[in-house]
Amino acid sequence: MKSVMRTIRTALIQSRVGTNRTENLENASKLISQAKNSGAKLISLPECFNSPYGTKFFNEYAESIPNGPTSEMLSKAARENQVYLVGGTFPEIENEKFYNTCTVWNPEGKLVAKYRKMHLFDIDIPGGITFKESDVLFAGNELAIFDVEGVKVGLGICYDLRFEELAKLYRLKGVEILIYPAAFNTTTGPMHFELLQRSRAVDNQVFVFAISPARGDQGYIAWGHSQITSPWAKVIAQAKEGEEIIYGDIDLSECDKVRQQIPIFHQRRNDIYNTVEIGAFSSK
Ligand SMILES: NC(=O)CCC(=O)C(=O)O
Repeated sequence: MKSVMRTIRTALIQSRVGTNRTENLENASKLISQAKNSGAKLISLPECFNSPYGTKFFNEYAESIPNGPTSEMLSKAARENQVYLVGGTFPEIENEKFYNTCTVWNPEGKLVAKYRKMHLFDIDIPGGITFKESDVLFAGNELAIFDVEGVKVGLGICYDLRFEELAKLYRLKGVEILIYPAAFNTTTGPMHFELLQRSRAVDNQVFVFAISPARGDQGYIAWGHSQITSPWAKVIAQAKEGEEIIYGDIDLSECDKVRQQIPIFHQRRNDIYNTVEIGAFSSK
């Protein structure tokens, strides 16, 4: 079967994040326009792009969605630049509960998807990093998929990258791009960040984008290294540590090709190891 070329120019914005919310929003807004002026149609921001990342900050920076300064900036930026905008994440408050939430805005500025981090980042590595999101946050329970010109895009957030089952559920629902706003750290990042993205890409034959904040020098130190990975697990673009925008011209026909050439989704022995209840989902 001949596959038809389907391309999207994407930009991942590895923005610098400080303690001043207004400055964080203005900086993100400026970088979104810059990415649009370079031709990007699908633009993504990092995890916790409006505040420093840390349990002590979630309460102070939390906003309700869509009525808050961060949602308003994202909606306006998507509309004025005529782009699909994955608004990184920011702390959300609803009914006195906090979530780490990703919002997506279409070129009319409408909210088209909302995803709450499903696997909270609770780890303890002596001499490395200890973090417990569940001290403050509640976990989300729902997948979120949106459409960019006929292409299905699924959302996860950072620690969610470690959970193959979530990515597989998205693939079984027809997703071709997985986007993870993600603030990995300097203990796990060097060994795991690229590896996990390439793993999710090759396991599920999808593009994977992961978007980190730029590395700061105080509090939680983000690893940086935002990345675009192809369904062949090829690293198409990778940032360094500082503020940077990376671009990729994504050809979705690569998903078609690899799925035809290596048809693992038809060869899986679900009679022996059905790790995901596929009967409930339609497979592409
Ligand atoms: N923000 C996060 O969820 C960090 C995840 C992380 O660093 C990891 O090692 O996993």
